[in-house]
Amino acid sequence: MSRLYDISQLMRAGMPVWPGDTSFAHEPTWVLDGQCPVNVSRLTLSTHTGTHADAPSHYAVDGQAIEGVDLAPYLGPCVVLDMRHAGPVVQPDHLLPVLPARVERVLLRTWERFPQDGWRSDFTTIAPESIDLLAERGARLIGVDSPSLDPEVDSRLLAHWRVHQHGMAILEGLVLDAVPPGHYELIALPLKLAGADASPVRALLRELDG
Ligand SMILES: Nc1ccccc1C(=O)C[C@H](N)C(=O)O
Ligand SMILES: [Zn+2]
Ligand SMILES: [Zn+2]
Repeated sequence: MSRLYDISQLMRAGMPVWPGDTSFAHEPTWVLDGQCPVNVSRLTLSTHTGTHADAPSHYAVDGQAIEGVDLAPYLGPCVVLDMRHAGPVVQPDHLLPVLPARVERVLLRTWERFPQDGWRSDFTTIAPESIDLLAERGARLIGVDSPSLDPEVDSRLLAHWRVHQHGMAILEGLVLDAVPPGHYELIALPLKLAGADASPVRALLRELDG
């Protein structure tokens, strides 16, 4: 059987979230004991918790919510590229030497080590021109190991809008530390949440045969 890489964050109390956004909580509602036959619990979380897919409605007033997005981009052939040398912004010049002529899905690794223990504002972002380049090569999805394509302090969301223009999908907060650059099958479906602007995903990469 081909190897599976789990590229999802562990969802747990205290996990890093966007500054000001809802902290993750998981509390018991019923506890299995002599009186009660089951454990049941309640989740409190932001739609952008951990490894997640953005819906267009996250940033576009008339954008589609997550339950309506095409699922095809979240499943299928994918290339993982090492962008650890890119500095603050991934520019086309960083991609050109390693980007295949045709791609369907592109995941970019930027962290040396994914920051599990706390929020980092100094994450690497993606230039809108880099989104154009990926779209020209055929990409239907871009995935990053940072919490956003755009800088934390920039409200223009230029890279998000460029993705939207090209009809691409977005994954954020991937954990790519253990994944060698190369070709894989991506599996990372959003939940069917009515009206939601994003959804957590369980993101996997499957090694290709041969
Ligand atoms: N959770 C948030 C709370 C407030 C403001 C932004 C966010 C984001 O997550 C934005 C980010 N642009 C994201 O790419 O999805
Ligand atoms: Zn998001
Ligand atoms: Zn986003």
